[in-house]
Amino acid sequence: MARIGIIGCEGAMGHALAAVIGASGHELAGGIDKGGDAAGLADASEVLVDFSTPGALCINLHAAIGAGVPLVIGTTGLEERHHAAIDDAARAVPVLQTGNTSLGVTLLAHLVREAAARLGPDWDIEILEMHHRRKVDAPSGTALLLGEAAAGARGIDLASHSERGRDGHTGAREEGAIGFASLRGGTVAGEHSAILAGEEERITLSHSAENRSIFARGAVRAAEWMIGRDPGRYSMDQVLGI
Ligand SMILES: NC(=O)C1=CN([C@@H]2O[C@H](COP(=O)(O)OP(=O)(O)OC[C@H]3O[C@@H](n4cnc5c(N)ncnc54)[C@H](OP(=O)(O)O)[C@@H]3O)[C@@H](O)[C@H]2O)C=CC1
Ligand SMILES: O=C(O)C1=N[C@H](C(=O)O)C[C@H](O)C1
Repeated sequence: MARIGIIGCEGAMGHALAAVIGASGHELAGGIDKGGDAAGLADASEVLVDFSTPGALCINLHAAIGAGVPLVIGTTGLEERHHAAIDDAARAVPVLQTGNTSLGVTLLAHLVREAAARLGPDWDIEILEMHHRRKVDAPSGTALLLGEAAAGARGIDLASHSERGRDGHTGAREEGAIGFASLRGGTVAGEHSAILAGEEERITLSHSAENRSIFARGAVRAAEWMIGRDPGRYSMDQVLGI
């Protein structure tokens, strides 16, 4: 049984997480939202899980380090500076950051990597995502995770090969680019497709989240797995053993 603290506890993911913690026999150590005492929550927890906002990241990392507890970060919309802060913190405590905690997307990233590696750069890669109307970041963390998988397989840097937010007279597509498109509306929990488009044929690798419990279950699995680990930066691949 793990004592799990939730950062972003009154949010959609916070509620989904609390339900899974309750159903899985773990203990809810407590939860905070904006203005909450992250250090106090960390002291009361064996592991912290963060589904909140990028602006809270540094406080959360400090709290985890202060209490010497692992931190699972599901928050998306992170920038380079956030990743640098995570790398620093991972020297002191175990940290896992992922744009998607589900088993399905973790496996999908492997399939995208495999397809991108086997098909040459004349196969264009586009990543399409759709989420609920409340989502504030784009492209989604998952879309970026899939983009990183494709870029890694092709030995290219994602940031300098991304085509995002096309509008107007964009010119033709750059060879080797990875394109992103984001749709927002309704209550969609998460739809992602990686489309590999070649000459007269096309492969689409897709994942559909039917509800948030898949993310919550993955996050709880990660939280359990992180307790007792050495400091370092960990991935969902390691948690799930895939
Ligand atoms: N990695 C994954 O698998 C998944 C990641 N996500 C990501 O998780 C994040 C949260 O998503 P969701 O639950 O839908 O969003 P919500 O907006 O529903 O919830 C966010 C919560 O975070 C709280 N919050 C805001 N600022 C702070 C702060 N400074 N410190 C602590 N808590 C704070 C909010 O509280 P208040 O209302 O008081 O501001 C709110 O309760 C997003 O980045 C989303 O993309 C979502 C699903 C899966
Ligand atoms: O905000 C969400 O809801 C989700 N966010 C994550 C993302 O940005 O990819 C994961 C999931 O798709 C739901």
